[in-house]
Amino acid sequence: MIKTKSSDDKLDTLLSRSVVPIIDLAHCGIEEVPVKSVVNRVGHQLKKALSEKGMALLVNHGISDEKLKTAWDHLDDFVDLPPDIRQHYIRADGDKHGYVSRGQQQRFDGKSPELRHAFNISTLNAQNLPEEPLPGFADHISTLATDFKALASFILQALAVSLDIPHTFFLEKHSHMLSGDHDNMSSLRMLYYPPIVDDEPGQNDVIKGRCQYSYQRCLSNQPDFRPEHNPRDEDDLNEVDGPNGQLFEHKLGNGAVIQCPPHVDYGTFTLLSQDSEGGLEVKLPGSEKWNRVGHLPGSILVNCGEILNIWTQGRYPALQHRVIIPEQETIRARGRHSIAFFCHPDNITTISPTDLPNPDAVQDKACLKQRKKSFKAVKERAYNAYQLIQKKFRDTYSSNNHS
Ligand SMILES: O=C(O)CCC(=O)C(=O)O
Ligand SMILES: [Fe+2]
Repeated sequence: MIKTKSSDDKLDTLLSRSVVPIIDLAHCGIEEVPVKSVVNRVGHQLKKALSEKGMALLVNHGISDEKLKTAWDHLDDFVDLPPDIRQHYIRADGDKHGYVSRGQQQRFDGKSPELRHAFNISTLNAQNLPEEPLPGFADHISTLATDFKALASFILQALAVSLDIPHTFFLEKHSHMLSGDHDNMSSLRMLYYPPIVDDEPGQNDVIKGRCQYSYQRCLSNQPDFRPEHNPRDEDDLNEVDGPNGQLFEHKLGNGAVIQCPPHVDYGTFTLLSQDSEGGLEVKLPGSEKWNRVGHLPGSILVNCGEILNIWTQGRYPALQHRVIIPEQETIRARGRHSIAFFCHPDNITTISPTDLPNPDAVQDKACLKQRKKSFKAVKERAYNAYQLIQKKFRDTYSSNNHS
């Protein structure tokens, strides 16, 4: 695991290039009772990071890099199973738990099919995990989900510190994480984005139904905070029809492909680990420019979701993000892996911007006016967490708007 207080100048220079603030959890992120002084320190660091950038990179969080990579190996093995076996684990309609195959559902733009494979865990008591064809899968993924739940609990406590409210405020509102979608919509999602290969110039198909990528995965252990290679002009964005008009991608003028369209996450926050391919890009609050997050081996990104944005009346803005597959063929020919833990409040929790004291707004009248306006809709009708996410799905998938 990487040390942030390194005397290594080269490493320090690399880390200083990160657009994302880096926060050291001192190895107690998944402890049942984390050291209070660490929670307090992280809370204060989160306050600055989340209010200014909407995100932070967590290091020394307690989930080993090896554990994350092993989960990706399991996912590789799963996607490599014959389709008729994978079929047994497909997510049921109206359920969050289970496998979502490529093309099975719509992307966040509400009009194009998913290009990635996803395996969602929304309960720690899952019966339907592919243990039989893949011994070790269920055990590993359940342990990993438990770790992510513990890390989310740590962040929930630090968040309370950051907002100067009782430590248990958020914990109590998230007490059913991973007990199943009927109680809480939190989930661990393992993601695999298959390689993209241009068969013929001009033709931009997504191919490779089979996975032949495990050994092609880039396993670089070097931090990588290169700025993006080419300025990406959004005017160049166009849509390209795939074979039979079925799959299509969004392609940028420079040849890079948008694998996961721009969106904000719906919940309280998301914990995200991506492999060394990078690919994640974010818009910092108040900016229209896409920034490459880059890669810090072993780190986990925390980014604010819509519910935290509502709760904090915009003090912790939900982060706009997307996934880009770069134009370089050598990178595009490899698959990309990520793991996201979506932290949601319990379904019956009413989400109201008036739940939290908002000292800044009281002092700043202009700001208060603006916030009142933007949160008027939510105030007029207090939704619970379940209703909010359903409303979000409806808005996204009926109007074809990006979230
Ligand atoms: O794969 C990633 O890195 C990000 C995925 C994501 O943003 C999402 O599924 O909401
Ligand atoms: Fe996301």
